[in-house]
This record gives sequence, C-alpha cells and structure tokens, in this order.
Amino acid sequence: MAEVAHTDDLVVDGTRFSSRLITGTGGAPGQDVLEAALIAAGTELTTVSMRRHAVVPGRESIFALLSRLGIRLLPNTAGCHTAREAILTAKMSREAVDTDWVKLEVIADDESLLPDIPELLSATEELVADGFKVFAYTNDDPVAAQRLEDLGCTAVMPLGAPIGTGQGILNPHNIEYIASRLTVPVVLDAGIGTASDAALAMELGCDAVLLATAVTRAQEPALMAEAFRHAVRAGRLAHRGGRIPRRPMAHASSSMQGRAEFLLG
Ligand SMILES: CC(=O)[C@@H](O)[C@H](O)COP(=O)(O)O
Repeated sequence: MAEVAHTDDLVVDGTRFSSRLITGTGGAPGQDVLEAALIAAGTELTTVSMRRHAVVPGRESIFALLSRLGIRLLPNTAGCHTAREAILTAKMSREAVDTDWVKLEVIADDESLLPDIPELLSATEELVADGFKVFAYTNDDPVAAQRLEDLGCTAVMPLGAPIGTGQGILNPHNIEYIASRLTVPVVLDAGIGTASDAALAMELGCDAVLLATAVTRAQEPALMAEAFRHAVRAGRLAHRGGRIPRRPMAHASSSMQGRAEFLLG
C-alpha cells in the first residue's frame, strides 16, 4: 500500500524541511560513525557546539561533513554559562560559519546542565535585536516558553529531561501545553532515551525533535538513528491522525446499533 504523502514539511524561518528530526553531534565515537548515523536519521538540520568543536588540520571538519551531506548547520552555544558568553559565541559563529541561526543554550551549572532562564531571556532579547534567528533551549515551563516566543524567538526548544540523561519526557502535560500555546515551532530538545520518547514528543504536538546522546552513544548509532527517523514520522502521523479519547471504562469497538434488524432481516 502506498505511504501517506508527507505533505506537512517543517517550516522554520521560511525554510522547509521534510524531516522533523534534528540531530546533535556530541558524543559520537568517530566521524565515520557519525556520518552513517546522520544518513540513517535522514536529518536535514544538525546542531554543532561552536565552543567544543575543534577543527583538526588534515581531517574533514564537521562543517565540511554536513555540507557534503547537504545538511544545514545550526550552531549552538553549548557550554555558555552567562548571557554575555552566549552572545559572544553567537556573534563569533555568525562570522565563522555565515549563518544568523543560533541554538541558544545558557546553562545554569555543569551538574544539571539546566537552562538559566533569566540569562537566556536577556541573551535572547539582545540577539533578536541584533538580527539573529534564535532557537532557544529552555526548560519545560510554559511561562518561560511563552516569554521566549514573545521576545521573538524563531523556535522554542523545551527539554524533555536534562541533557544526556535519556529519561524521556518527564512532564508530558507541560510539553503538550507548550506545543498547543505557541505559534512558533516547538522542538523537543534533550533527554530523549529511545525511539518511543521521540514518537511521544510528536504525538504531544511538538513540531520536531532534537537529540544527540540517544544516537551518538547508542550501541549501534546508525540503527538507532533509523529508529528515530521512523519514530518521529510515526508520532507526527499519529498527532495528525488524532488519537481516540482515553476512557475510564470498556467501550465495545463494534456498535450494537442496527444489529437486531440485520439479524432478523
Ligand atoms: C546537541 C545538543 O544541542 C544537546 O545539548 C542537546 O540538548 C541534546 O541533548 P541529548 O544529548 O540529551 O539528546
């Protein structure tokens, strides 16, 4: 049977993506493994830490790899602890890789890696005013998410769980609420552990999923990447298809209405 046509591209800042799976590169055991995983994921947008990535002479850079694979780069400010550091990193990345897109991460501390919301809001305000397209990594708080949209973010990226924990979506209610309230794309970012977590994010109404660790540190990264490719698509279709309501009691799947007349002629 023919597949349902995938006619609902993700549109971000006027750019269309047929894949709703955004990947990160951190934690990959090698660039060959990463390349195989990126291809298996079918991703069209990948984020790279501008502070952590080193260009090694004589070796293909991550930027060259993404360009060769036709994957758009989303630079990120991972490792920044203050608005000032994040703004500086974003400005340097705009010069270095010639894009005004930035995934804005401002981390409160190195143990939790949770977003520092006051610093995030302040950096967002300044970067938006400077013409950046800000993809803001935030917590699962609907109030903070709304503030980020109001400040002019291009996309808002609430976490499912802390980065690298693989715990999945700790507060599905808040994620669903954020996805239903915001008008900019909502990308579930961080904490994903396995394919069903990504499917759930999409079922809850997120526009896309961003993940790194669940693929890069999987036993078989390319296999896991392919699983995520299908899960994101399945979750999106389920969201569009409209789930049935949850009922407290059994409800016969076949209706009895009209049955007597049919049996009695
Ligand atoms: C790649 C990146 O930007 C990470 O900081 C991101 O938040 C992903 O988190 P996981 O590694 O938990 O998927």
